[in-house]
Parts: sequence; C-alpha cells; structure tokens
Amino acid sequence: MTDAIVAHKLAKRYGGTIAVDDVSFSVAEGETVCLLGPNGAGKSTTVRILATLTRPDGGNAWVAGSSVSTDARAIRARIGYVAQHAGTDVHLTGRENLRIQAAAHGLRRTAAARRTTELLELVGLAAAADRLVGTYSGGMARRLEIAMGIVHEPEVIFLDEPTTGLDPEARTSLWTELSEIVRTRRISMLLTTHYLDEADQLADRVVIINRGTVIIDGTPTALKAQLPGGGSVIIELTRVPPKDVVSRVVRRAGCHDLDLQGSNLRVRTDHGHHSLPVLLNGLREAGFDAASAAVAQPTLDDVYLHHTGQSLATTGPST
Ligand SMILES: Nc1ncnc2c1ncn2[C@@H]1O[C@H](COP(=O)(O)OP(=O)(O)OP(=O)(O)O)[C@@H](O)[C@H]1O
Repeated sequence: MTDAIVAHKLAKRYGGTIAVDDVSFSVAEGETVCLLGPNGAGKSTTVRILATLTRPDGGNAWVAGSSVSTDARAIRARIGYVAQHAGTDVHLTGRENLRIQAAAHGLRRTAAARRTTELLELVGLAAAADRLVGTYSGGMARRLEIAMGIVHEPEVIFLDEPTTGLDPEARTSLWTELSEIVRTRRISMLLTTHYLDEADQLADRVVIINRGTVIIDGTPTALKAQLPGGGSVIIELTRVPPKDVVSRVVRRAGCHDLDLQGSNLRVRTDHGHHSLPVLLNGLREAGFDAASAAVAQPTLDDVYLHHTGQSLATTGPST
C-alpha cells in the first residue's frame, strides 16, 4: 500500500511555544487516521503543516507524493481541508454554497451542478439543498462544510475537529456520512478529535499526540489489546472520598491508573472481575460504600490513561 501522508520529525514553534516537537506518522492510501490529544497538544498545527497552511521549522512531510516544503501548490490541488471553524455563506442555500466552491475549483457549470447534487446526496442534505444555510442546524452546516472540502475530488482530506460542538445524535450521523465518503471515494482521511468514541468508531489507526510528540500509534483494537490485564473497574461511591484513601485501597487491590472524579472512580485492573470485590471491600472498610459498580472492557481512554497518566475523557473540547 502506498502512503498518502508521511510526516517525518515535524517540528514547529511559535515564539517560545513549542507547538509540534517531533511528530512522525503515516497514513496509507484509503486509510482513516485520527490524531487524538488534549487541547494544545499540537494536533491542529500538525494538520495545518500537512495542508501546507503553515511551514514546519523542522522535519518534512509528503502528501499525495509531494513535499510540503517544496511542492505546496501540487499538494493543495489534491487535498481538501476543513478547518475547525470553516466558513459557509449563511445567506446562500446549501446548493449555492457548493456550486460557488465547485466554480472556485474550476469546474464548469454542468459539471459543478452535477457534482453539487451528488455531494448533497452523499452528506444527507438533498432535502435541505435549497434552504438558506442560516436555517441549518450545526450538524447540517458541518456536513455542508465537509461536502465543500471534497468538491474537487481530493485524494486526501484533513478534518480538524469535525464534530466539536455537535450533539451526540448529530455526531453519530456525521460519522456515518464520513465513513460513506471514505468508502465510496477511497479518500485518505486525517482527522483530529477530542472524542475517543469518535476515534474508535471511525479510525483505522489512532495516533495519540501529547505536548507536540507522538506517544503511540496503532489500530484501536491493537492499542486496547496491548494494555496489560483485563479492563477497568468503575465504581460510584455514595459520597466523595479523599484521594489518598482511595489510592491506598486501589494499590492494595493490585489496581492502577486511578482516575477519581468526585465520587466516581475508575481504575485499571490486571485481574478483571477478581478486583471488583477486593476494591469494594477495601472501600467499605475505609468508610465508603458503593452506589454502583461495574467492570468495563478497555477503551481508548484506558489506552490514553495508561500512556500519559491522565484521562482524555476529562479534558473537554476547546469550543
Ligand atoms: N498561530 C499561533 N501562534 C502562537 N501559538 C500558537 C499558534 N498556533 C498554535 N499555537 C500554540 O501551539 C500549541 C499547539 O496548538 P494546536 O492548536 O496545534 O493544538 P491542538 O492539539 O490542535 O489543540 P486544540 O485541540 O485546542 O485545537 C498551543 O500551545 C497553542 O497555543
């Protein structure tokens, strides 16, 4: 398989801030890769370098076979880029927005009209095509932006936080459309997200970035399978405990990676179901009763927690 994107030791500073320190990864043709990481990790900067909107200070990258350092123009013709706050004209209809975008990419009138209709169908906006975009929901506007990003049939598409700000239902329906686009068009896709469930659902591979550096890279299944032991125990206590008390109980039960949020705790366990009664007893002896308890299979958040010592689920999206 050929690589659609290769990033090699990318680095970028803004004054004293190191936005990207040492980022290397690749995206094969037709593959969907998710860049995951907390706010300020360097995801957007990495994508902006690959989309030739920012020059790297160090390293190099190749997109659709061309170098971002020397062939930015060739790359731009072959990629689509949908920014975090991409724009549509709210005073025009969805169809008009798309037609203008098609014309901007040099499509002739009939070809633009045909492609517009096809794309509106693909992103589920056919019924709303002739409504003003100002009347669209957040999810509909985002779908239109994505359609605008692929109007010129790019080989590679970059999506920066495509679902931030959308409600869960709109996110799920956008995932369906994105999967459809990738499957039917054989587009290689690099997307950034804060949402682990999104990465799990959409990505062939996940690249976790923290502080400008790639921490881990692999398929969601492989990353979860590599974790030692058998998943997590989740316990909700009837009142908020002191962290040191819980830490002690967790250590004695042979569990690790404690994430305590108020009266909810989550720990990784190497012994699956066996750890649950040990933890519950320990907590009860320390004076804390459980309101509910469960053993969960490993998630990408467990992967993230294991490699970084912090939970990505507790850091919200930036908007
Ligand atoms: N144009 C800029 N000027 C100055 N600093 C910048 C600029 N762009 C990014 N940074 C800084 O570089 C670091 C990485 O930012 P970046 O936007 O790439 O992170 P991110 O992982 O995309 O975060 P988020 O999820 O919040 O968008 C941050 O500290 C950010 O403040």
